[in-house]
Amino acid sequence: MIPATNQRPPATILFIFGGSGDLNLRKLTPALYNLYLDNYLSDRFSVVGLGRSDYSDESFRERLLEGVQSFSRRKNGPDDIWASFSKTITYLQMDAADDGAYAKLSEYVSAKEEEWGVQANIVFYLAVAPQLVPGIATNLGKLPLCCEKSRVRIVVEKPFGHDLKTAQELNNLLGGLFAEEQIYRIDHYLGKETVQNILALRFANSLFEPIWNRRYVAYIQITASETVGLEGRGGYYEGSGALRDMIQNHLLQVLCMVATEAPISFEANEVRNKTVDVLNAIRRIKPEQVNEVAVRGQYGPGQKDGKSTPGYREEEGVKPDSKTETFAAVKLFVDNWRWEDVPFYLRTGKSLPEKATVITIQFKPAPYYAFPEEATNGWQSNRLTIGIQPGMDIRLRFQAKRPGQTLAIDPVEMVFSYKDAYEGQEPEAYETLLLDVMTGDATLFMRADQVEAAWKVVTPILEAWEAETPDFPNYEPGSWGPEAAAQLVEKDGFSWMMK
Ligand SMILES: NC(=O)C1=CN([C@@H]2O[C@H](COP(=O)(O)OP(=O)(O)OC[C@H]3O[C@@H](n4cnc5c(N)ncnc54)[C@H](OP(=O)(O)O)[C@@H]3O)[C@@H](O)[C@H]2O)C=CC1
Ligand SMILES: O=C1O[C@H](COP(=O)(O)O)[C@@H](O)[C@H](O)[C@H]1O
Repeated sequence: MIPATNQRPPATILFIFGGSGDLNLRKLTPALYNLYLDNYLSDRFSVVGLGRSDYSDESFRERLLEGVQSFSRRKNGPDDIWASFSKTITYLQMDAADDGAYAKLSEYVSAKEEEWGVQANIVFYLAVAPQLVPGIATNLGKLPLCCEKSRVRIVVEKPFGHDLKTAQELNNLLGGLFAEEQIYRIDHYLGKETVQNILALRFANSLFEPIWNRRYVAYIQITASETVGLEGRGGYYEGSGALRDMIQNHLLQVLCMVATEAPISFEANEVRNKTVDVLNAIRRIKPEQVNEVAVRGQYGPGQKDGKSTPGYREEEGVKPDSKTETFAAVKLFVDNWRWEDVPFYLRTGKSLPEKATVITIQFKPAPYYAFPEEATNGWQSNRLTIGIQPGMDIRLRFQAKRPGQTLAIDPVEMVFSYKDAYEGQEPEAYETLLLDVMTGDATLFMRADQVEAAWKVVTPILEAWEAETPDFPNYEPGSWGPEAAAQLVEKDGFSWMMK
């Protein structure tokens, strides 16, 4: 988390494997640039992008400047700021499969430390496809400097493994090479301001917690919908799908924030202990229940914004008979005293009508209603909606009497909007998380057991889906997914909520 005071990290060398890739272009360099603008980086900071592509330092910086101009929340900082920031960036051409090349990293560290006259913290950021992670980690683990636990960290991007087995194997491998406190398993949803604010809303107020349980809550929904299709990421997504790409990590972590018991401190392991308890309490889905509680979909060809748009199977890097789901919805229960029998509905998908991530906490109806039935607008009146993005807000919906001589009761809303309440822009998730890595705060990162517990939740669904051939494609681009997704909540008497 961003420190309360402008506490800057010590001298740092950040190596980004996948420096020439999309994540660095869109997210990592823009985040570092914003940290630099806000004076959060050390005066002794150096970032080294690695990849097989052929760049000079200069051409690499030019490419990253394009990324900043397209994707940074602040695109137009003064030119001299970019000029001074970009001096921290270098490029090292290297094939990660070349075991002999890793000595160059130690040489770079020694040279920098000599130039600076101080010892630096070293961060290895693995922004590469999951299959490259074991090889890179093994080679890094052999570098003598990686034994220096207090100053060397490794960041591993999601998805962490492909399933429970490969995640366990990766955890074992990393555990043999690094101490747990050196390993940062990143899930960028935990770096989002609005996700972090769930803990503040719940545990810095006395107002909500007394009603945040099965006695008052009817159901909880978490939707992360995207309008985009694949955007050239077919090679990665085809081997992943919506359940692995979004639900196993981002949405389950959001669920943990909503459902967790109060931590007694914000020390990293205390928060992680509490959230892993939630994952472990999620009711195991039996194979024969999968079709009742999980829905998958894949968009076909169609019209979006008045234009023809290809179906998933026509996208680059996708098999013509692909079984990969681009939409997933699940119904889960958290078996504990607080949440027994409260359904948690999670859904996510590509090519949906809106880009939005929203949490809905629907409260039960008032126990007795003295008002005439015709005076009111239904029972779903008390609802708390937490807008994660793009609308960053919290909406409390309650019943009010409409002014006038007839008795009419309608739902109204009290709205807290970040935009109205705070001046300036909020930091992007990767700004927060990169700063946390540099300052050594692992609170917002996954521990080995959390990742494995999250895989256990989705494993029965993955296995059942693997064993069956779905009837794909089954939803129109620009729609809210397959019909079965609506039925998942409607059969319980509810409907999907976005506001
Ligand atoms: N893109 C995004 O918005 C997000 C991505 N992520 C995660 O980040 C990771 C990277 O994704 P993304 O950046 O999109 O992928 P890209 O395909 O754009 O980038 C892959 C990178 O890996 C490098 N690479 C591949 N093979 C080698 C090799 N043998 N040696 C050295 N470098 C190699 C490529 O460099 P080169 O070709 O030059 O060798 C390239 O820089 C994935 O795990 C993804 O899930 C997570 C959240 C969002
Ligand atoms: O990790 C991922 O997240 C993005 C969505 O992130 P958001 O911050 O824009 O909500 C998703 O598009 C991508 O498929 C997935 O890999």
